[in-house]
Amino acid sequence: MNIFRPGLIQVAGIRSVEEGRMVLDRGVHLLGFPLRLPVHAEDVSEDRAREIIGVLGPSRCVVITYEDDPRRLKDLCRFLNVRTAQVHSPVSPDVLARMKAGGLALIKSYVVGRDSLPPEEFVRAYAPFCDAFITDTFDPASGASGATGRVHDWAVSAELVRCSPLPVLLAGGLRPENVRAAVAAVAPAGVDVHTGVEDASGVKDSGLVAAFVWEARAGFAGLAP
Ligand SMILES: O=C(O)c1ccccc1N[C@@H]1O[C@H](COP(=O)(O)O)[C@@H](O)[C@H]1O
Repeated sequence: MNIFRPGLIQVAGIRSVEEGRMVLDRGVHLLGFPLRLPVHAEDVSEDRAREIIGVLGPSRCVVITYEDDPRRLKDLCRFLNVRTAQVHSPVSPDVLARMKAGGLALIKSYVVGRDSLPPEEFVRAYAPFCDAFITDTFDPASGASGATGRVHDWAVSAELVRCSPLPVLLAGGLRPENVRAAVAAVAPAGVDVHTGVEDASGVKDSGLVAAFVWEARAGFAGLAP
């Protein structure tokens, strides 16, 4: 099954089985589990993530990580029983190739404001060694390149979409209020959100998730076939 289907919606930062079920029931396709993060505290431990994934089923779960060692990434995915990893670290194409050789499906991030290669060169260098790209936002104040709650210049993401032979997901500061416009501006294959569907205590809000899915779908429906 190709999990990178057009109109893909991913929600990151799942903290419990109940939260994961609620998010899937609202029409989300993939659940992201951010682990091994130098900047953020993790939402759950690796043991807890493994338990949640074990109940929800690994086929809809993605590990999101700054892990930059191919062997350790493979071991982490084996421990969690997932086969898709979102690689958020600024690894070289050679390292990504070694990660890919481990048999994983890989989503490589292009972090606007952090990654210095222009989109076209980035795509040329990395596309042979991954299955999809995701664009996200760098926050220079915290050093975070994910879960920042901040948008970036969507023109950069749109450029990456134009030159990529692979599906591109858009992330960074998406919310129910802006995801339709973001999809129209960038024409990505999918969208990904973390903080934009949470309440003030960091728990996923079912109303916000439902509104996000509704608005994202409206955005995808408006794209040219
Ligand atoms: O989700 C995280 O915690 C995370 C941590 C470190 C790197 C990437 C991470 N996830 C990605 O960040 C986006 C966007 O977050 P937000 O919507 O701006 O809050 C999220 O969807 C993940 O793909």
